[in-house]
Amino acid sequence: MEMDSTAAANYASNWFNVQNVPKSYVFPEEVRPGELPPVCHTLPVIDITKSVQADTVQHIMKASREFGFFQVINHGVPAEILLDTAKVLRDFFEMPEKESSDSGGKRNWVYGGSTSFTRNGFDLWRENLKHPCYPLKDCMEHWPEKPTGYREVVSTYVTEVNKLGNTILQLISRGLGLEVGYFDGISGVEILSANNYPPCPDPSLTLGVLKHHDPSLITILYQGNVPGLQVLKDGVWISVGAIPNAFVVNIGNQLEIISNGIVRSALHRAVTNSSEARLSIAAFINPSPNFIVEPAQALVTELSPAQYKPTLYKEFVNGTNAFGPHTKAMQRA
Ligand SMILES: O=C(O)CCC(=O)C(=O)O
Ligand SMILES: [Fe+2]
Repeated sequence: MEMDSTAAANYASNWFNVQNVPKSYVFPEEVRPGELPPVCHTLPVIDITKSVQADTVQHIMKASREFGFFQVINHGVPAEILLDTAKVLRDFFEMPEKESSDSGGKRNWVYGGSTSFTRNGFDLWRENLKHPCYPLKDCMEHWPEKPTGYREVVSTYVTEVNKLGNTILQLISRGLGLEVGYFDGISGVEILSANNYPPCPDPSLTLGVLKHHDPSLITILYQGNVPGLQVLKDGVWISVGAIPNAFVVNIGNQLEIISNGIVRSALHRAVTNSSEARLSIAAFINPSPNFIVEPAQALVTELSPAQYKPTLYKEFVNGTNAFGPHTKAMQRA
């Protein structure tokens, strides 16, 4: 794709436009990804149009127990909305003024450049944009004003992903033997977090996102056509394939707790590649701040006692390092 002259000039002066990986991005040997594994073909891909069928519930449950991850296709979110959202986010990351652009001092979004995520002296090969989404009408007025159309495009995306999230949570409720409406009114897309991973001269040395669990109920991730997500399965990092128009869904810590450990929240990370920029859009579907997260009563029996203590979600948020200070503020916690 041809870049216009502003984008080309911006690219040329960027931190990632280098021949060799600068020292601060080179992770120690035990953490760096090394040789990248081939795409894993056993990670389940679930056709969700058949969501009324009992075997869809069974597929989702099996994947959630074994991997903590699955992909969904035929999910009903129009491809056009995915492409428009990815485009407006790519355009955001290409704006020279992305760090300073705001909306009259009332902005509620945070841009993080590659050196904003330094851990133990190491920098991540990514940049990130995050903002709250709930309640949507109030939040979106304080989202980025530029690029043109950002708020309209992204709010449409969030509305669609919310619907999909409800469907998936209903299927999981059914699979767990909870009432179908168990999560109604207590969950929604709270935070949207978009990552841009520029091409990297040596992906074996760098990381886009360090290994972590998501502190959500579930996370719904769109990664377009470029792979880079890895999941730890039985002690081995496996690579999640990039299926055009699919979403990757993963179980977060809070759903693992509610399920009393039946479904699991898996460690995952993002790696880079040398040929093309990768954009990923994570929608964190979280419980509301005053929801007490604990194993569902129906899942606690004499044979399977509660494995987790009850915690007010906002206290969990305040007590964990999983959220940076900005994200904590966004959580309404
Ligand atoms: O970019 C990715 O594939 C992963 C991002 C992620 O794990 C997150 O934002 O929590
Ligand atoms: Fe994650």
